[in-house]
Amino acid sequence: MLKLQQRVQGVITAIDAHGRGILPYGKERIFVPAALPDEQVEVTIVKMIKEGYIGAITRLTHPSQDRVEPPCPHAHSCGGCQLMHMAPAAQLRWKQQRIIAAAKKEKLSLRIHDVVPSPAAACRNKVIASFGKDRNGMITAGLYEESSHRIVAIDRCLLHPASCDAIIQTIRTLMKELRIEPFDVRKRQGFLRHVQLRWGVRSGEILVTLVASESRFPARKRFVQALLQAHPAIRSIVLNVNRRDTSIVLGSEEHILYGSGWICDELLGRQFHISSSSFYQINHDQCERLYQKAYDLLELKKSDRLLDAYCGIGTIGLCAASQVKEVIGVELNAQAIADARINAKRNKITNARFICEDASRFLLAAANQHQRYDAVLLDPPREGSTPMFLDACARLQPARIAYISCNPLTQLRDLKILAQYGYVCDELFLYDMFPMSTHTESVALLKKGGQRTTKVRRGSVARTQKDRGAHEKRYRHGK
Ligand SMILES: C[S@@+](CC[C@H](N)C(=O)[O-])C[C@H]1O[C@@H](n2cnc3c(N)ncnc32)[C@H](O)[C@@H]1O
Repeated sequence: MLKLQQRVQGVITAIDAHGRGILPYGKERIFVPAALPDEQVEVTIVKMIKEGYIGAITRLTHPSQDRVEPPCPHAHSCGGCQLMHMAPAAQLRWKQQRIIAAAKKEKLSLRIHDVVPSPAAACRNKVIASFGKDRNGMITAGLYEESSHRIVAIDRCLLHPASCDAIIQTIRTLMKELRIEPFDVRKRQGFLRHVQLRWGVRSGEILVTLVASESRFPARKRFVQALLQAHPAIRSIVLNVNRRDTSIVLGSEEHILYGSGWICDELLGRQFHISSSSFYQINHDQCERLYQKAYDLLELKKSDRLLDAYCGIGTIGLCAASQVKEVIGVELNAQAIADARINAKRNKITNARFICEDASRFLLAAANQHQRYDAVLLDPPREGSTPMFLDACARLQPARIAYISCNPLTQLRDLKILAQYGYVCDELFLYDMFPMSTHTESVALLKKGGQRTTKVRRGSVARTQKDRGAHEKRYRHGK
């Protein structure tokens, strides 16, 4: 057993899912932030965790050829860019290798293509900053350190344009002038928890969402006036109230302080109306490439009825609407569905319908009613889809399914289930949507063609509400 402050030497063998180097020590494992495979290091044990230990590099005897000087001074403290010390080409190779290894583990025989690099490094169109106070009582703005409530003060983040940082710094100054207290998570006191900024890459419009612990905002008028004066590109300011004791950023109550409560942006030649709580892909230019790849794979036809499952504000379906007969979008977030309906009108698209419902329930009902879909495009959240969705999707028998994912590991799990229903997938295409982080976006095409590889009983999923809940829960926890 290792002790705190003990020094250990060795060679890093791999990188884990959080981007930390793994240093084996007997039967134990030491996780070393900012260490790369094959590097010879000396580390000091700084923390004990469930899976082993955290070690901090005290000496780097043999640096990797892939090591680079991170362009950001906060790279090792803020936790947002786990791979910034790795050369961009090596990041892409690592992402691909990780997914190849996961596919092997799932015993899936797939061609996993090289990762398509992001067109730009400063690519994010959404920023979330948190506020706190330093030891001297000065207000700080930045990101939470990984797995902690400590704020790493950041005045410039290289992942988004400098104009976003300038807005955050103005807010910090205004807080001091107008005596607006940052929210203290431990004491559960104070007003401002976070600020979310969204900017339209094509439109240049900015939406500021102030996430506060209560709706009473005495300095509101002066704050709004001063912020708008300093940053005329701000199109709207929203007050979001989050009273919960949670790490989830946004609450469900919103008040518009200025403007319309949304911004507009252009994607693949269509105009999109985006509210503060609706999902919108974070890397605009890479998103266009990803969507285009999904459409190319699906080979859409004028006679197709297309299901856009987990549709958000309708971007995927609406950009494909002119190529098909009809688009049906389904999504759980009511605000996103409201945006999707507005987006259809805004783009004069009359062959698209949007339904606010859980995608799995919607599909189960569609399968029970023997509805017809020629193509399904699903883009679920990180946890992936559900057995109920996949079972119902197979019963609907679409000729083609395109599966977009921000977590290829859960996607591979779902591809394996779909293979059991006879849906064959030969290739996985990877896109670097989040450079410098450990995350990858992917898209796969599945076609009806194979034999069912296991016996799947129709209706074996979702017998009763209770069974269904238990089944979905087990599945989500990988059991
Ligand atoms: C990765 S986003 C994709 C959104 C959209 N396809 C896009 O590209 O902008 C996943 C979406 O799934 C929605 N979602 C999460 N759980 C859901 C569920 N059970 N049923 C339907 N939609 C859900 C989220 O609100 C989010 O909009």
